[in-house]
Amino acid sequence: MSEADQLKALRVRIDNLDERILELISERARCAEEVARVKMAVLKPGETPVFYRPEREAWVLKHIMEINKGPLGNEEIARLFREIMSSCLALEHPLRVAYLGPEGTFTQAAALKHFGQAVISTPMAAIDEVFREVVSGAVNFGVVPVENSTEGAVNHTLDSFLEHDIVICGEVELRIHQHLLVGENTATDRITRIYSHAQSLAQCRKWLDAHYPNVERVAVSSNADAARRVKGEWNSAAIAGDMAAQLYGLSRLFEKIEDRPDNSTRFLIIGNQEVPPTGDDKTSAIVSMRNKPGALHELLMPFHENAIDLTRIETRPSRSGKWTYVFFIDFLGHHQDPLIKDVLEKIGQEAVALKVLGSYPKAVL
Ligand SMILES: C=C(O[C@@H]1C=C(C(=O)O)C=C[C@H]1O)C(=O)O
Repeated sequence: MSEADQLKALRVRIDNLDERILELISERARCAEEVARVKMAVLKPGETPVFYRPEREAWVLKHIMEINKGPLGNEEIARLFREIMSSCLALEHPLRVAYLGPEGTFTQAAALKHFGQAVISTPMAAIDEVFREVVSGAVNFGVVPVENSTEGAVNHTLDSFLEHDIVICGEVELRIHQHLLVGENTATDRITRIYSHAQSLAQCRKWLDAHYPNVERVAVSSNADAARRVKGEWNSAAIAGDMAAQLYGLSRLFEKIEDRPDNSTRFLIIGNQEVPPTGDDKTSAIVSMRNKPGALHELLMPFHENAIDLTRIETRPSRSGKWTYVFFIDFLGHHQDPLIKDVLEKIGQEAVALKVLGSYPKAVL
């Protein structure tokens, strides 16, 4: 068979497969509509339906990854299913999600990675505003950064948990690639100023010291804001990610300039809805201990004794007394698991205050 005939035959096969895929996706979407009807039918007066089920979505993605035989990799296949679910959920009820904006930030990328493209996403100017939108019920969920593997905690986010009553419903991790971006009119050999968010400047500190030691580094409110500024200036560049580059039509003068190749940021999904256990969960809590010797030891012991994996501990000023602190802790398990319940009870006896911020499925993607 000639090359042309082979390609023709293969394309006919692909067309047939696409038609079958379309049929199956449509059938799946009709099932999701049916699920919505069932959820509505069992509502008692005054109850609001829960359309979005993160624990179920986590299971679907994990299951697909477990049975995937290739040739597409697990991440690739999960991304496709992520989008199918996102569209199915939007048929039931479109989700409204607020994120730390403006458009083009890594937080927006994290929101889309977690919820898929079919959500209605709204940028907010500050982390605190994301919290307030969720508390007021103006949106279903919020997405905020909480820690970066190079630069550590995002303190604004931790402090916001002290001020708002909110539930953590999920987490999402994003590999952060920073690029040096320039516009069409940038004189690339005469750059005198580089804009970026302080976190991003810090993530590229060594690279900047080596390549642009004498150039002014200007910290602005977001990477997207940095990219926007470069549009109007011939002598400046921005450090930002792909989304900001696309949004403002900038090109990459240098790619992946972050100092650490594994540079990642973890984001939290905040909402008003408790998430049931999946068997592979994480819990976040705030604990404030008495100001006495051995207080931290008392907090850590129950985890050690029960072999519970404490994945993170962060200290912040308590804001209710000088030199008093609260601990933000993350650990594996769900607060409804009997073992975790016991541990929390033990800690509660020693602590001045203990608040579980939420238990949620470990990031799948
Ligand atoms: C279909 C459901 O509703 C939503 C859509 C899902 C899907 O498309 O698979 C999964 C969970 C929910 O977020 C459900 O609850 O099963």
